[in-house]
Amino acid sequence: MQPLGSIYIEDTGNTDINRITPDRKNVEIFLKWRSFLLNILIIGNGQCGNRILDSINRHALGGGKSCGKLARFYSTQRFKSHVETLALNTAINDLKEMKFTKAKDRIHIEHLHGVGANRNVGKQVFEEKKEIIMRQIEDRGNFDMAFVITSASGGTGSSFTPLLVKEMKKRYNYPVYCLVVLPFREEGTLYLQNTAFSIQEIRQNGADGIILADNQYLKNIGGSIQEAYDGINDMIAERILFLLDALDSEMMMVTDLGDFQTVMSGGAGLATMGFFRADKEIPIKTAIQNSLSPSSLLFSTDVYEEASRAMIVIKGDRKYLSIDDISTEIEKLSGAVGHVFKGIIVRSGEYPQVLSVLTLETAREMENLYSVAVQAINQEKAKKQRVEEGSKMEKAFSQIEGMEPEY
Ligand SMILES: Nc1nc2c(ncn2[C@@H]2O[C@H](COP(=O)(O)OP(=O)(O)OP(=O)(O)O)[C@@H](O)[C@H]2O)c(=O)[nH]1
Repeated sequence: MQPLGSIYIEDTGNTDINRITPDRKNVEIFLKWRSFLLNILIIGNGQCGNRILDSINRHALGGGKSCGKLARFYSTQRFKSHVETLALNTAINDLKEMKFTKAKDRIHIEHLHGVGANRNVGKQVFEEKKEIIMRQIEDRGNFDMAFVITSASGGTGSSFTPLLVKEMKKRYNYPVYCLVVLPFREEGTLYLQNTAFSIQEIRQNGADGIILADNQYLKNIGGSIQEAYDGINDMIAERILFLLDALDSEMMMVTDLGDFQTVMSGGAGLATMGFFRADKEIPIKTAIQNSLSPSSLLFSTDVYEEASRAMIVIKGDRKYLSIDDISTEIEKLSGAVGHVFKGIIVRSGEYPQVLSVLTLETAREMENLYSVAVQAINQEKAKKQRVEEGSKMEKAFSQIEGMEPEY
């Protein structure tokens, strides 16, 4: 039960602020209730960010893959918290592609059809359109925290995100977390160099933490590239929604926004998430271990070696949640990691689900990526120099200057 003055609301896990019609009679209750809930802003930048945001909205509309395209018109979102979503893109077609995000939340920042992976152009567009963008955020009210989702490697999202973070941190005092998607390593030198610079800038510009999801690591999902993208996007959406649900739930053992902030402020400012949903009764110890295993994490890391702080949230029917077993497993993790926050949400009739949020002290895979990115930057530099010196071609062209064809 959630206290609301003298009123109590059953915490069934389906409580949905958006389903309450704030007519005159209910408006006071509505506002009071809302003041108890977290206010969360989720922004998706660029194509990758837009698609992940759309997946979050699809899940929030109750949808598996079969969730109808018209759901956004007649359904209300099942966010427990008060969540606002915002998609920003320079490419209008990417915004049109979104099926589950309302039109008012899809904002076209006009510039041709994208910035073609050029971060300098992206930064210039952001600076020119900064006030339009910030007004969109301003209009949505005040928040307890924000997530900004982007790929690290494209042009629009990777250049908008660091500047947006800087602006948000300057104007608001809530934490801003970025969820950053790393590219497939074979996507080319421009994407690699964009990744290296954008992550560095997001850190420098004051993000309160960067949650990493790595396409390269997750590509084993298989199928076509579109199926792989959809699978990765769903994995990310599932984890974000579970986290939001957990932060706004009545718990038997509590983890709250403060704990999340403490976890995210640990380590090197980088984090990742794991998730495991049991589809049958399995020991809770196994469910926790599975949430930390390579197949559940969004980024390649050995959590026992590289993690710095952790938060483990467990949800399920009381009969599956042996406190002794949970404590033994958490102690094993905290022995290696240091501090582990744990939260337990009791939901009758549900098999165990476990979310892990881990900040990283070191990240071998990021070190590897930066080495490859340095090679890519040098390769691009050498190519540019060759073109500049490549006055050979210029010389060849200049030989016919002032001449006319003779027939
Ligand atoms: N996981 C995932 N990655 C994606 C998706 N779409 C694109 N990417 C990755 O995102 C990177 C390209 O970034 P985009 O988000 O497409 O680029 P953008 O920010 O729109 O920038 P421009 O198109 O250059 O203006 C590549 O590494 C892609 O593999 C997606 O739906 N899911």
